[in-house]
Amino acid sequence: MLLELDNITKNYDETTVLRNISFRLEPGVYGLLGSNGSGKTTLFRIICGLTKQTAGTINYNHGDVRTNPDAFRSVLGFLPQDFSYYPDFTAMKFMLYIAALKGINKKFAKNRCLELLKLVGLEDVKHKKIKKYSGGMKQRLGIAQAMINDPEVLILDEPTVGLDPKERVRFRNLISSFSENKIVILSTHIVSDVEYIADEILVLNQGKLENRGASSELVNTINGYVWETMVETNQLDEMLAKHIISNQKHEDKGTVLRIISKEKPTHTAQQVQPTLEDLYLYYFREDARK
Ligand SMILES: Nc1ncnc2c1ncn2[C@@H]1O[C@H](COP(=O)(O)OP(=O)(O)OP(=O)(O)O)[C@@H](O)[C@H]1O
Repeated sequence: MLLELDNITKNYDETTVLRNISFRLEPGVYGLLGSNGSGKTTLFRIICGLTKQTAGTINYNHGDVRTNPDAFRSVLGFLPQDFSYYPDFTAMKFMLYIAALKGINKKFAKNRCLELLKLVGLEDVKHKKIKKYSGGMKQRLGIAQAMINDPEVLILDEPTVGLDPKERVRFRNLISSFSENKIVILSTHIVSDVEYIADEILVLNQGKLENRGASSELVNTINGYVWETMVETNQLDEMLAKHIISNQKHEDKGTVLRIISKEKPTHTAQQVQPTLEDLYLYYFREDARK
């Protein structure tokens, strides 16, 4: 299994929202990390054939996906950001409906739907109407429907939006359990979602693929840029305006700031070990200041 993007570019009128995106993905879990508007949804929609790229090609197992879009669609699973469902349907009815849309044999479909609802932990509530589900339950149903055709490539656009911490953990375990021998790409702007489950992180910044690597490799690229320093209350505003601050902790003697800066921000600042959260702020500094 090999998904290759070669120089994917997307323009909307005069605006370029994706610029020469190229990467090769083999089976594994990939986290597409980017702030709002960085182009994650557009990239996913292009991979799924729902939006047309302005330039560039997508190959799956060395064949251009445009040559035989139906064949590629049959190995693709997608959870869109705005996953829509019929509120009065039960989960089981909805799954059977999706199976029918995908042309899955009726006899086979029932077992497949049951198996998936069990996998995402909705077996006991499969006959409950979706409008009565919590946000997390709906997201899990979204994941189940994306997997109905046992996809080789699974694309999840912001799958953890609206999930509480317990559901996030459950989601991570779910992804790990079915990611074997699949290409799973999930987008998020929540660092901790990808830190633990993604084999690799792709950083998308204003339509450009800024970096790619394992979490620890990426974090190493900002070694020496993260500092902790104590400042007095009257210095605080100036420091906040001047630097990217990833944390502040108020103590009796002043405020301890965690600062991301290539230069030592104060005489007394001490270098500390960077985290993926720091890296995110380093890339998306302008967004972080907003
Ligand atoms: N149909 C469209 N016409 C014009 N501009 C668009 C269209 N769709 C997206 N854009 C623009 O493309 C850019 C990337 O949007 P996209 O939704 O892909 O980003 P994103 O990273 O998924 O953001 P978010 O995290 O907020 O969902 C944005 O500036 C957006 O306004």
